[in-house]
Amino acid sequence: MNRVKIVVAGPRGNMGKEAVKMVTETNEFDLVAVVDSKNDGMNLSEIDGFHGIEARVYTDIHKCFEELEVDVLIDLTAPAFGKKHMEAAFAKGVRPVVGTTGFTEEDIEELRTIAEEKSLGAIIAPNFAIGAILMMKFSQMAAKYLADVEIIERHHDRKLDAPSGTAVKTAQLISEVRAAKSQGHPNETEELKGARGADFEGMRIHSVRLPGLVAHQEVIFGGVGQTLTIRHDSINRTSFMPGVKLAVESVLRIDTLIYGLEHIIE
Ligand SMILES: NC(=O)C1=CN([C@@H]2O[C@H](COP(=O)(O)OP(=O)(O)OC[C@H]3O[C@@H](n4cnc5c(N)ncnc54)[C@H](OP(=O)(O)O)[C@@H]3O)[C@@H](O)[C@H]2O)C=CC1
Ligand SMILES: O=C(O)C1=N[C@H](C(=O)O)C[C@H](O)C1
Repeated sequence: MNRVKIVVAGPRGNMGKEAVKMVTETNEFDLVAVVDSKNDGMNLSEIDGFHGIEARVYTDIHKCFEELEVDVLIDLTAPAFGKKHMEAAFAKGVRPVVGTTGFTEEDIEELRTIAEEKSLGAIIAPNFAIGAILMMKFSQMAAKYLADVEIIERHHDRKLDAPSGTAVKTAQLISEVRAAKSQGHPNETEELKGARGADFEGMRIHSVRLPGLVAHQEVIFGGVGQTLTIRHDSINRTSFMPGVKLAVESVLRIDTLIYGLEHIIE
């Protein structure tokens, strides 16, 4: 089998650094370039923390795909860029594996249409950690029996988007089995705006941002005389890398867009 030619976008970020390491440590993968917000034209090996890792740095993703032969883009950048980077990849026949969060349902549908028109695989995974996928699946299972549910997600304070992509995906999976339902007292009021969190079909989502945190989520169900809490913690970013690797291998074998790693793991 030919080695998979990979570009990582966002290499200096928390996730990008781990992805560069995973790609360079995987025998079947070749890191052919990185797309960064700065350092155009440099070699990655010249940048702190990447000593000995040879890859050209581009700031223009279009130029990168113009000049190089690329199989897969791993995008770990910021909500404002994920969609643009996917469109740039599709335009050049590159298959995107995207961990960047902040996509709307409309974005995903638009991107799925492009992927299918071009018969290109694409994966958007709001969370690559196997434990987080299980947390979401178990939550969906529990919601069949306990329809009152609130999500509390906790992240580091450098995170740009709220709620997290994982919290949104969890709410979407739950809504597949739970009829929309307004929770709490019918006459409740918020004395401070936002006190009851974001409203997803009546489910409440609360976002905590603090230094010291990595990525954590609790899904709390309430029933008569009981509660059930399903919790996942990513203690560091290595937790996401087996999922990124699996997504790169899988994206080569599909010709549509898959949203959520649960569709690959099953
Ligand atoms: N799916 C999953 O399992 C996970 C997803 N995420 C998501 O991944 C994304 C990145 O997270 P994280 O690594 O913590 O964030 P960081 O802020 O640590 O890293 C983002 C990196 O992307 C760079 N960047 C920003 N814009 C561009 C651009 N246009 N082209 C190239 N590089 C760019 C930033 O550079 P600069 O600082 O110079 O702007 C930075 O180095 C977020 O959307 C986050 O929600 C995070 C963890 C797990
Ligand atoms: O920004 C992060 O850190 C994370 N982002 C993803 C999300 O928005 O769900 C995945 C994980 O929670 C870490």
